[in-house]
Amino acid sequence: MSVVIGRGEVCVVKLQVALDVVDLPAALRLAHQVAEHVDILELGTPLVKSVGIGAVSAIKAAHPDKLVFADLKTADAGELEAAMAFEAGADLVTVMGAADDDTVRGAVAAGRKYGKEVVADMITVVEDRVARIREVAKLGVAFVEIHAGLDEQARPGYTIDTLLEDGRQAGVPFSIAGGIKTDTIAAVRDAGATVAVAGGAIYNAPNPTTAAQQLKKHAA
Ligand SMILES: O=C(CO)[C@H](O)[C@H](O)COP(=O)(O)O
Repeated sequence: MSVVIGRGEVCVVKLQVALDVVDLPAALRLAHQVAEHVDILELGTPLVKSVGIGAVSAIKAAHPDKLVFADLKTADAGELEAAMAFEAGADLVTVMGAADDDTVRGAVAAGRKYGKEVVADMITVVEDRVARIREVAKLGVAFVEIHAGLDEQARPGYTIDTLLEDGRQAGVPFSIAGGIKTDTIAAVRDAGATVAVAGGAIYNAPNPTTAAQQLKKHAA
C-alpha cells in the first residue's frame, strides 16, 4: 500500500481517527466501529505505552486495507523507535518536531528502509513554530502534524484557529490535531490540511460510527 500522502496531489482531507484508549480490546472495538468512515487508524500514544508495540500489529492485522499510524511521539533514538513501529506494521510513525534534527533524520532513515513515512508532531511549544515546521519539512518527513495536545485544549479560551493559521503560513504539507469536531473540520480542510485527526470527537461520542461518518461528511 502506498503511504505517500504528504507529497502527492491531495484534494480531499483524509480523516484520521486517534484510538486514544488504553487497552487492545477497546482499540480493536473502536477501530471496527469506525474503519469504514476513516482513512487512517492511529494508535494513540497512551495505547502504545499501555499495550506495547504489538498493538500496532494487531490493528494492522485486523485492518490491512487501512493506513496504520503509530503515534510514538519519539523524542530520541529516532531510527530505532521508528523501525520498531514499521517492523510491527505501521505505515506512518510520529517523531517530535522539537527533537534533535538527527532524531528526525534517524526516523526518516528507518522510513526509507521500510518504504514507510514519518510525520513530525509539532505539539511542543517552540519559539517560532512556523519556522521549525519549515526546517523539519526539509529533513524528509512526509508531513507535519500541527497539534494542540489534550492539556493545551483543556485551557480556557482554546481554539483551533492558531493551528490553522500556522498551517496556512507554513507552506508545507500538514495535518491538524487538536480537538477537531464536526463544526471545525471544514475549516481544517479549507486551510489546506492533508489530514484531519480526530480523537475525542469520535471516542467520546455516544455512537462512534455515526460520529466518524459525520466528520467525514463535514470534511467533504
Ligand atoms: O495525540 C493526541 C494527544 O496528544 C491526540 O490523539 C490528538 O490530539 C487527537 O485527539 P483529539 O481530537 O481528542 O485532540
